[in-house]
Amino acid sequence: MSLEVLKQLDGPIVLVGAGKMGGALLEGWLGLGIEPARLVVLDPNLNPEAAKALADKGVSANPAYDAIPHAAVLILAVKPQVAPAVIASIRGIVGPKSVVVSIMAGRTIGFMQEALPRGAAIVRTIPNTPAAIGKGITVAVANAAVSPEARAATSALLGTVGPVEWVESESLIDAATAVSGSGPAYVFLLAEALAKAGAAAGLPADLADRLARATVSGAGALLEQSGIDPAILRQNVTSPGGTTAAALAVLMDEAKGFGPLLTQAVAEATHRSRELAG
Ligand SMILES: NC(=O)C1=CN([C@@H]2O[C@H](COP(=O)(O)OP(=O)(O)OC[C@H]3O[C@@H](n4cnc5c(N)ncnc54)[C@H](OP(=O)(O)O)[C@@H]3O)[C@@H](O)[C@H]2O)C=CC1
Ligand SMILES: O=C(O)[C@@H]1CCC=N1
Repeated sequence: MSLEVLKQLDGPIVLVGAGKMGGALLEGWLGLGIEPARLVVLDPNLNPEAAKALADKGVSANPAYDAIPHAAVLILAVKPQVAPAVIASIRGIVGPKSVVVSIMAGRTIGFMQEALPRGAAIVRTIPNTPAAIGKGITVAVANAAVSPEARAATSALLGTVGPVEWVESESLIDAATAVSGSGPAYVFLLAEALAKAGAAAGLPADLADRLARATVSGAGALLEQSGIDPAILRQNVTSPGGTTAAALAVLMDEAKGFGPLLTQAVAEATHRSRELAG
């Protein structure tokens, strides 16, 4: 269904910035059936091999700006700090029917309305890197200029790499950035820390790495596939008076455990997202 919507778009899908997040979206799109010929990638950092690999697939990589027709969808995937200069350079690709989809942390719809042509349709989103394997999740908010068709195109494009959660209030995006945008890093840190803790408990380091990796990915897959509440899945591991209960007494400490630590971390990330508004 979503690929059908994308086939009917009038104009290219232009990705501005193919770094870690833009690259993850691109990987997901190409892996999940978006026609390469619909895609234009703009990124001065693309090395010649990457540009050639994209060209071999049929993606237009770094064409001259004035050769690019008005985008159907233009995705802004550059760092928030360079947004003013980058938006100034791509204004000519934004036409009356384009929808501009920002994935930049912090940068507000108000900022983008000032920088883009008057009346531009803008969607502010926050995706995450599991999009590279079609397991992302995106939170999105639209400005008043976004038509139902533009919203459908955005949903279709981002929906190829995971669910899209539309919200009405832009202020929710900062907290969503802190939870799902940055969240994969917290999970990877858990894998790193678990491996180090295993080595400290006497396991050979390479075995500890394999155990931690398989445990984090296996638990994630179980959470996804079972649909069971995470608290129940946790209880299913926890035998009364057993080893897990001994560990959870530390991790669930009301003052120093995961709960207060993550609450503090998410609050700090939310605050930083607001600062990045500029
Ligand atoms: N990484 C993540 O998990 C997530 C990131 N985001 C957001 O995505 C955006 C990109 O982040 P991330 O991918 O991590 O950062 P990266 O630095 O990896 O990617 C940004 C890319 O944009 C390139 N770039 C710089 N200037 C231009 C330009 N004028 N035109 C086109 N491309 C340009 C950069 O090149 P160069 O390196 O040469 O500057 C780089 O390749 C940020 O705004 C971030 O907040 C959102 C959700 C998750
Ligand atoms: O760290 C960042 O600022 C970006 C936004 C969410 C994930 N990475």
